[in-house]
Amino acid sequence: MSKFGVLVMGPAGAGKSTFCTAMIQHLQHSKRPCFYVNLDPAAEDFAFEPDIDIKDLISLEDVMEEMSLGPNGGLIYCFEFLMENLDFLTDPLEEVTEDYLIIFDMPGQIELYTHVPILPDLVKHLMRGSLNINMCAAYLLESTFVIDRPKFFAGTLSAMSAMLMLEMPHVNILSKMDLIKGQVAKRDLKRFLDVDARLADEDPSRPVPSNDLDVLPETLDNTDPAKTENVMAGSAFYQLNKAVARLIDDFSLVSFLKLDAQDEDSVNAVLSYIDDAIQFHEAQEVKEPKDLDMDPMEASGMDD
Ligand SMILES: Nc1nc2c(ncn2[C@@H]2O[C@H](COP(=O)(O)OP(=O)(O)OP(=O)(O)O)[C@@H](O)[C@H]2O)c(=O)[nH]1
Ligand SMILES: [Mg+2]
Repeated sequence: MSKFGVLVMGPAGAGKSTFCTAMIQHLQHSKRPCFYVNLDPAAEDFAFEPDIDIKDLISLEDVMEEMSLGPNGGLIYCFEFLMENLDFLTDPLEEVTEDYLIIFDMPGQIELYTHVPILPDLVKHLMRGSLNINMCAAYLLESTFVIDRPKFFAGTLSAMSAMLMLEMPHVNILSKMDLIKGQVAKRDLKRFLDVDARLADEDPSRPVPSNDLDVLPETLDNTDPAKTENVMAGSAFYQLNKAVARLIDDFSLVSFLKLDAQDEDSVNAVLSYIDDAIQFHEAQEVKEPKDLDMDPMEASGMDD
């Protein structure tokens, strides 16, 4: 028997938990069961009570206090502890049947998705171990990033890094679309959804610097806001963004879906992509006639 799940990831405040809540609401309206797993050891308020909450195993607050760690080091410690106590996840998930969508709500610390190998190990355990969950990653990036193109390309690079690291079906999502409504022309938005590297050359908010040598790296002085700002507008920064955009273009891997979590149609559209990526409906269709113990002609309504 297969199980089905989605790992909701992305930077801090990208709208992950809001998207999880919107998905749960939509699944309930569609009479589909779901199983909500909170893996953020710092999360406090939930619109829906999680079926599994990592805080019942370990809380970030306790770790920070007892181990004298900061929030990022504390989070890594919590995940290492989870990896040593995987039964905490495995035992309840064993009971989940294939008609459920298992929703994993992840924390926003970006290091978890880039260079620490914990998440690939966790994903392997969920997908390839006895649980055998068909999983898809949903990586959220806030849509307001499209207003600031270097920020957009940096965010896209982080999504790509997660895609390459996790080696699982992946859906990238521009969240909070309501916030940029009317601010970006439809034609321009299309070029962000199917990432077009030429956007880095045509940034209206940052004119192309005339002198290639106008800002050298040694001028970077984090203590002086004026100088930092200068670097962010200079030719070195421009060239860096172009190189990042080219890298993203070369991979031809990254495209985004639009999401407005307040709009159920939008949530439904994103969920359809997730269902396709994990082949959820195929498994349900195969199951139905057998499980209903019905004559196939009767089940298809062709017996009269
Ligand atoms: N306007 C708008 N605001 C949103 C949307 N989704 C989330 N937000 C807001 O963005 C903020 C962060 O949302 P969360 O869902 O907590 O984000 P998160 O990614 O889970 O945050 P962390 O778990 O702290 O990393 C909250 O104030 C939400 O109300 C959206 O679609 N539109
Ligand atoms: Mg959250």
